[in-house]
Amino acid sequence: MPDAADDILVRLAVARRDFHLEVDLTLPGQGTTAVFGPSGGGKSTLLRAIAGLEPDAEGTLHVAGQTWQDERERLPAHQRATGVVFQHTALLPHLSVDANLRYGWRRTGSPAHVLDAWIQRLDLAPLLARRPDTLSGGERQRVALARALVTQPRWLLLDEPLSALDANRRAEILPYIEAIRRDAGIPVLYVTHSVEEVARLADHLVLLEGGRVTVAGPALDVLNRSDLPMALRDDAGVVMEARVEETDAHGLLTLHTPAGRLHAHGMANASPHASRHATGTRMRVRVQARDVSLALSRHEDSSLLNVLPATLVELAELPGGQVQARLDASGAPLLARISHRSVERLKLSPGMALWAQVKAVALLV
Ligand SMILES: Nc1ncnc2c1ncn2[C@@H]1O[C@H](COP(=O)(O)OP(=O)(O)OP(=O)(O)O)[C@@H](O)[C@H]1O
Repeated sequence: MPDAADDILVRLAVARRDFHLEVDLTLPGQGTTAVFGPSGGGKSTLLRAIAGLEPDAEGTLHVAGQTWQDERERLPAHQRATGVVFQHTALLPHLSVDANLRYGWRRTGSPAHVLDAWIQRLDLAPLLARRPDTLSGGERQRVALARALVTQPRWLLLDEPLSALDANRRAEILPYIEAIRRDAGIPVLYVTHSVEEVARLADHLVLLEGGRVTVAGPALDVLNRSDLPMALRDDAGVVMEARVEETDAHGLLTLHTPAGRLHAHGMANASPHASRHATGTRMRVRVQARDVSLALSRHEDSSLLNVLPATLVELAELPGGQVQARLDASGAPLLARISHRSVERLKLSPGMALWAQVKAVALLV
């Protein structure tokens, strides 16, 4: 747990004609805090208020032992040591990648090794001479991330940095964001509407709806709660910490998880960060409820590689004739989404011992 002295205090309000943001949060001064919630909930407004980009924001903001805002003073955006990356971050179009990076870096006076380190970590060396309009969307975002980081910010603020990218590009850039989370040594605020990104990146999670925080806490605890609207979404699931035990020649990973041993397929990824599948690597694995089926006995004659013993805890009716089964798999929570007919056919009831089955190809890590 972070030292309380590092904590970030965010007590901010923004009043617009049709929308009021009112947030009172104490956030850990390290790791990634994801801000998640429905469209229009105020996620971007909160990030902008923190960055000093909402002129009407009132309240108090204490970051890394500094007061950025209180009733007496309000630092302008350029005096708040933030690195900000938006969905569409504007790079200076007439400058090369190298000159774009040096532009902000020079003004903050941060040392040359910081610039070099981020160029290397984000694999930007081959792009340095290029102009922004010749870059792909993913490359542009990598440059935007580096440009924010070379200024040595005290807080990295990312506003849906991947949402303009297609799934392949997102998969390519996510390992870089994981590396930033690991190596930057500063807190990251990550605004997103993607459960996938929250599951992969967040240490802490804030749910924001209608301008109010509905839940805040450790990411895995919040993600695995069954009483939140997230648990009813089509992509509901659980997230587990996992460790790679081995990888076979076909890219099938064996993962050690609290629910038992799981096999999963590593996403084809040509980036140098493919080493995230190396033996011993820790990662999160997300098991979606719709990828889990239930059986009364263990089938040895099926293609299913993942068969976990589990106890049925609860059955919840969902709209559309589906049922969500909450399971306990060796102490770890698991969800299965099945049809009502299956509940009747298998005569499922809480307390039953079952086998939870998950296709390995459904688990992309
Ligand atoms: N510049 C603005 N002027 C007036 N209203 C605004 C402005 N920007 C946002 N809003 C409104 O403030 C509310 C919160 O918007 P905000 O962009 O913070 O939500 P969000 O949670 O980030 O949504 P999304 O996920 O769609 O990006 C919305 O009702 C939005 O229409």
